[in-house]
Amino acid sequence: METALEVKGITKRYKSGRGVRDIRFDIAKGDIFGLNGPNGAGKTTLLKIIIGLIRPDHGSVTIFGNNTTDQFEQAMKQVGCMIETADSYDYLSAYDNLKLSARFYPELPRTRIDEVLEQVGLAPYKKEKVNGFSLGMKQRLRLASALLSKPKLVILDEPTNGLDIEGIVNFRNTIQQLACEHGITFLISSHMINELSLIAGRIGIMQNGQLIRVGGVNELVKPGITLEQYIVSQLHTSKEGDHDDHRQYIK
Ligand SMILES: Nc1ncnc2c1ncn2[C@@H]1O[C@H](COP(=O)(O)OP(=O)(O)OP(=O)(O)O)[C@@H](O)[C@H]1O
Repeated sequence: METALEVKGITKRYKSGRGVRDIRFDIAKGDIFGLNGPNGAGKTTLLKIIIGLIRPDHGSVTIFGNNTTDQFEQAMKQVGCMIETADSYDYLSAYDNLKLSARFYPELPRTRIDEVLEQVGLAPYKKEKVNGFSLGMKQRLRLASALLSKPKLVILDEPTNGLDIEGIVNFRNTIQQLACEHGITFLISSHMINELSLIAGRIGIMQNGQLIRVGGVNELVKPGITLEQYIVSQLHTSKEGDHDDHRQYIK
């Protein structure tokens, strides 16, 4: 099975002493990988390192065989991302917002904008101004923008934050469809573990800058306890001693 993303020994220490430490995991092509952990665990830092917004102190990131240190452009050609709220232009239509994003990819055919609008379910609203959009629709528009360049790996940071139930379900269905029908690999960070477990094949749990568990959803959930209960118990176990001693990787 082809590897979409390989993260090896990534460490980044901010001046505050916080950051991430010795993170390693990989994602197979076509998988949906969920990254979970409490506030401040280091999820956003890790995602920013993967897409080259933050330079790590140590370690390497390889995307479809391209190392982001030596082959940054090649690696990034495969990636689409939604990290931090990049606001859309409210007074423009969904279509015109995407036309602006498409300027970064001069080789894309014009038809690509309609394709991504279709993929995220915004085609019927393409001429409507974004200021009338719900938060869920704005998130879909951001996803459409991330999909423009036909990425093979899509990285989403807290994509369902602030969405209502319907927005969450719609967003989840869209991701699943994109993974199934287009073979897109996803790395999704979210606080909402139950939400992640419905969509992800594998999950990584971060705490205090470390990846304390990685495993398939079915491996992590034990009989009689929910994934939520399992994670809370792991966070407690991991807090009790030196994280290096307690870290386990479930293959
Ligand atoms: N630029 C920075 N300088 C110093 N410390 C930082 C910086 N960015 C993040 N941190 C700290 O690093 C730690 C990890 O932050 P990060 O934003 O990666 O966590 P997170 O898991 O994404 O949290 P959240 O779920 O709240 O978004 C936190 O303690 C945070 O305060």
